[in-house]
Amino acid sequence: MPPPDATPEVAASLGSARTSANPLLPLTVRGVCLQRSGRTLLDDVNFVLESRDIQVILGPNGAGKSLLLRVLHGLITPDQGTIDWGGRSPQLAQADLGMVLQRPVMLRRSVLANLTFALAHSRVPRQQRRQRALDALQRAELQDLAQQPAPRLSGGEAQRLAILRAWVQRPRVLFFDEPCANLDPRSTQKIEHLIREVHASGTQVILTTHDLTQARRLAGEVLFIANGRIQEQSAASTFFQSPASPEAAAYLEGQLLV
Ligand SMILES: Nc1ncnc2c1ncn2[C@@H]1O[C@H](COP(=O)(O)OP(=O)(O)OP(=O)(O)O)[C@@H](O)[C@H]1O
Repeated sequence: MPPPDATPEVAASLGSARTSANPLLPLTVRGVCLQRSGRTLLDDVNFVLESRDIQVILGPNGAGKSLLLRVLHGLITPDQGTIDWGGRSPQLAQADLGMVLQRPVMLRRSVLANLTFALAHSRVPRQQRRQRALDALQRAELQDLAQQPAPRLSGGEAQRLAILRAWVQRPRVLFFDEPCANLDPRSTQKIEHLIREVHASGTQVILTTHDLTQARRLAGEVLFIANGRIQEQSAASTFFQSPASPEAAAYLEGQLLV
């Protein structure tokens, strides 16, 4: 069974455990367009995120979910439009933004050293790093693998370590790009549990998925994207009961979107 939710003290040693308002919210996206090789990949994207709920960007393969995350993070500059994180550009917000990729890249060091390296990067004093890393590993049930080389971890274990590595740096916002792609149900359950803990610690979670069942389990709010356009933004309960856009209705019925 997954461990119980983090106490505030444990969450504080792992992540942000913030109760104050998130200074990066609202996130305001206006008129974002991205073209590559003559194709429009993001097409006049407009939305405002202000809810502290878990935000899920849902849509079919190739809809533009990963590109949108990269634009929000400031890794890609759009051809048109603006992104405003509570008054800051993505570049100015970047130190408070984290990203967990679909296929994490592990440092060729031990599991523990992957975390202490991340803590050093966040300027955590040397004498605190080992204990904070061990606490984090315990939360993700990875403590028995602390001395193992990280590149030897299974896909699910590596993804849990990647989440810890991002979380210990205390981002205000953590993006998850299809974090459970190609993982089995048990690994998915453990990762979703960690994602809920990240969220409970006060870090804003913005996650992409094409998996309706995962969106139903995690989402507080849904942004539905197809063909590079946000078709709909709704509270999850509204979205799954009565989607407003024909594209979302078709997707929920299992129809292929082209
Ligand atoms: N650098 C690029 N140049 C040209 N096309 C690109 C580039 N990067 C992505 N694309 C295309 O943009 C579209 C959207 O890609 P993106 O990776 O954002 O989709 P996605 O919704 O995340 O899909 P998936 O669920 O499969 O990960 C795809 O058709 C992809 O081939």
